[in-house]
Amino acid sequence: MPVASDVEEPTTDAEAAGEGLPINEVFYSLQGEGTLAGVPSVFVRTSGCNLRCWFCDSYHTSWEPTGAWRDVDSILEEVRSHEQANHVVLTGGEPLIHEESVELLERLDEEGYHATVETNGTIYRDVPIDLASISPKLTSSTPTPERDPKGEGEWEEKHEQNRIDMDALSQMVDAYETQLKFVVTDESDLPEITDLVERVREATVATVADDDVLLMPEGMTREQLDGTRSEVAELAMEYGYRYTPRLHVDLWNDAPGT
Ligand SMILES: C[S@@+](CC[C@H](N)C(=O)[O-])C[C@H]1O[C@@H](n2cnc3c(N)ncnc32)[C@H](O)[C@@H]1O
Ligand SMILES: Nc1nc2[nH]cc(C(=O)O)c2c(=O)[nH]1
Ligand code: SF4
Ligand SMILES: [Mg+2]
Repeated sequence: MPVASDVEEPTTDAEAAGEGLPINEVFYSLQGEGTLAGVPSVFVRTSGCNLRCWFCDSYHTSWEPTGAWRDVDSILEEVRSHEQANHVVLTGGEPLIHEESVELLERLDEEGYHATVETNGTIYRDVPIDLASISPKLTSSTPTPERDPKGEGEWEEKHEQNRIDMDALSQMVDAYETQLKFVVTDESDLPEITDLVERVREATVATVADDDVLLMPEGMTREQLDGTRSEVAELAMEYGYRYTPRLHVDLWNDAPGT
């Protein structure tokens, strides 16, 4: 395994040659979120993100991006080594900031894998994706000075400006089978969700059904979810949207590689 490095600094031959992806981790688990929850899947987590949600549960891909540059062949080899799995989840960080994610997704498609991409919906790329698991970011995700896990709100403005790109979002919804998976902190998020869903419906030809809209409780640990999941479940019933658990957190809490 190559030595972990900051993804901003070229350190390996693969990166110097403009090849490969900064990989934070590859692991085998059950899909914990969304319509495929419970499905055995290999997770490929890229490092680096164009946003900075204060609650990001993958701190070492966003606030402190770390990883090792790996070429697509070596990633595929590790994916194949989990012989039971025919589902792959490409996540991050934001996987679609990386050009080489296209190559990885094309190769996965050629090999017959079902590929889910976990994305914040701000970048559209024309690639083979079986399920676009889009998690558009709400106002409540913005790292204000009081909520910034690292500094004093240096990312607030940039995050706020970039968190929604209606063109990218609607292109993605029109191109792929989609779920819109919102992280809900409390009931004050709901008017913004209904408004955004309506705007997506107006901007697309695809049908976005209420059960393509998923409410996911905010929380990286069981303890934090204890404070959000019941309220979010009630909100899903009230609004007619779908609730998604965070099955991996329920099963393994915040253990690494799950
Ligand atoms: C770490 S993100 C990576 C993919 C992409 N950047 C995104 O945000 O969709 C993976 C998923 O975890 C969700 N997530 C991150 N932190 C969370 C938290 N504290 N509670 C609930 N969901 C969270 C994101 O909204 C997203 O659906
Ligand atoms: N088990 C498990 N399921 C997940 N679904 C989406 C995840 C992600 O971080 O994108 C994730 C994750 O980190 N673990
Ligand atoms: S967009 Fe995703 S990876 Fe980026 S900071 Fe937000 S939750 Fe983390
Ligand atoms: Mg996760």
